[in-house]
Formats: sequence, structure tokens, C-alpha cells
Amino acid sequence: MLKEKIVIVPTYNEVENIQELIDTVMFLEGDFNLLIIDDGSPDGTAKIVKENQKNYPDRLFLIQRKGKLGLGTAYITGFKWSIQNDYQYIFEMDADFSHNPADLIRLYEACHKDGFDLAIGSRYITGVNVVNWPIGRVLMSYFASVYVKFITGLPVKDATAGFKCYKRRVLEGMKLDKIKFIGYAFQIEMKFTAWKLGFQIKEVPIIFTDRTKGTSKMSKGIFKEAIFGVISMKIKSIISPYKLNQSESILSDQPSKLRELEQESPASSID
Ligand SMILES: Nc1nc2c(ncn2[C@@H]2O[C@H](COP(=O)(O)OP(=O)(O)O[C@H]3O[C@H](CO)[C@@H](O)[C@H](O)[C@@H]3O)[C@@H](O)[C@H]2O)c(=O)[nH]1
Repeated sequence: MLKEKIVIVPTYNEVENIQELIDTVMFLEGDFNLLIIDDGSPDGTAKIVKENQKNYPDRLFLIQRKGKLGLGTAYITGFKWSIQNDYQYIFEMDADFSHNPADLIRLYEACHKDGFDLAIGSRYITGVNVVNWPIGRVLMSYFASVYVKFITGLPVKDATAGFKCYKRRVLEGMKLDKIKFIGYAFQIEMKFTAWKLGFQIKEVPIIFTDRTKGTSKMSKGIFKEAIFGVISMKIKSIISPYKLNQSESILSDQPSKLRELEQESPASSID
């Protein structure tokens, strides 16, 4: 199996969605592989992933962490694993079908055919393409993007979007260990860092449909982190401008780097 595309999906209590998600991604045209980062979901999400691995031993992967450590650190763990395993196109996607897996193909094409470094599935290119979110959540999300643009200048209409395709070099070019946010502010920080490093970004219009199964993990803490985080990110970028990661590759020395990764996340196991 060609190690070209890997879709990273963080999960916390997604037992009602995970089986359908695996089936959908595995049957999608284009050979997308799937990496689930589960944070010890008490509802048994990881158990279902493990059962499915028997059918897709070379395409479905699972990293289990011992507790709920946040969306941001889950993705950073997944990015490092994906680089380590030589993937070229690395995707972020939610587990709950708010992102339509069929749109993975459009994100891939924006990078592969059109040559962009980072493709973002965007809700706010033409109006507001969000279905079934309460009006308060839509307004918060929309104005979060306006706020981010006002403070930082980031030329992206959907700053908190969590549906993306990165070319490998974007993630290699970042100092992933310096990414500091763990909630949805992580999504802003990743885009801001890619933009500051000069990568080419394309927003691809998508329709975001609220989950019909399970619950959102949005909290007041996550909201606060985003509000204050944007200001601190902007100040940090003035004090010490972003620079490309100059080490040959963050994972060039594989055995020793693997050891480092294991030491960093002693509470995780990879299947
Ligand atoms: N491993 C792990 N996964 C997590 C955690 N918190 C959330 N997740 C997983 O991350 C995905 C998104 O979480 P939701 O809680 O469903 O997000 P949302 O409220 O629908 O938020 C959406 O909108 C945000 C703001 O626009 C986006 O930033 C976000 O990515 C997402 O698209 C889901 O697959 C969920 O299981 C965590 O601490 N650990």
C-alpha cells in the first residue's frame, strides 16, 4: 500500500461514530489511510478500532493515550507519527461526520493538483455554510475568525477550521514541539504558523454539518484559550519571528527520535 495519504482523527467518546467513519474512509476512492488518536475514551471507542484493524492491518492505525490530553497534542502526536512513517499528505478530520469524508478528495486535489501547501475545508468562503449548529455557536465561530484576522492579519476566512490537508513539508518546516495550544486555538496556531513560514494556503468551500451522534467537547476553557491565545501568538510573532525548522528532518535520526517520542509520551501506545 502506497504511504501517500493519512487521515488523522482524534477521538474522545466517539463510539457512536467510529465504525461508520472507518467504513466510510476505507471505502473512499483514493486509498486514504486512517490514524485514530484515542484519549482513553471510557465508552470503548478504541476497542472498536482494534477490532477493525484485523480487516485493515496496513491501513488503519491506532495510538492510545491514557487520558484526555486535548485535541492539539493528539494532532501533534499524529503529525510526528505520520512523518516518521513517510506519509506525503497528512489530513486532519473530526470523527463525528461534521466534516464530510468525501471532501478529503477535494482537499487532496488542492494540494496535489493545484500545488498548495495547506488546504483548509472552509465554512465561510461564501456566506455561512454551517448546518444545524445553534445560532450562538455559529456566531461565535464566525466572529472568532473575524477576530483572528483583525488581531493577526491571517488571510483565512475560517481560522478555527479543523478539516485540512498538509503537505508533509509544512509539518516538517514547523517546530512542532513549539506549538503550544491544546484546544481549538491549536487550529488557529497551526494556520498562523504555516502562513508566517510562507506556505501557500488555499481555502476549499465545505458544508459543515453538526454531529447527529455523540456530543461536542467544546468548553469555556477552550474558548478562553482561543481569545487570549490569539493575542499572545501575535505578540510572540513580533518578538521572535517564525523561522523554518532548520534541522534536516525532525525525524531524520529515526531510532533515536523514536526513543525521544516514546519518552515524551510515556502514556501512549501504538498499534
Ligand atoms: N484524542 C482527543 N480527541 C478529542 C479531544 N477533544 C475533542 N476530540 C475529538 O476532536 C474532534 C472534534 O471535537 P468536537 O468536540 O466534536 O468539536 P466541535 O465542537 O464540533 O468543534 C468543531 O469546531 C471547532 C471550531 O470551529 C473546530 O476547531 C473543531 O476542529 C471542530 O471542527 C472529535 O473527533 C472529538 O472526538 C481530546 O481531548 N482528545
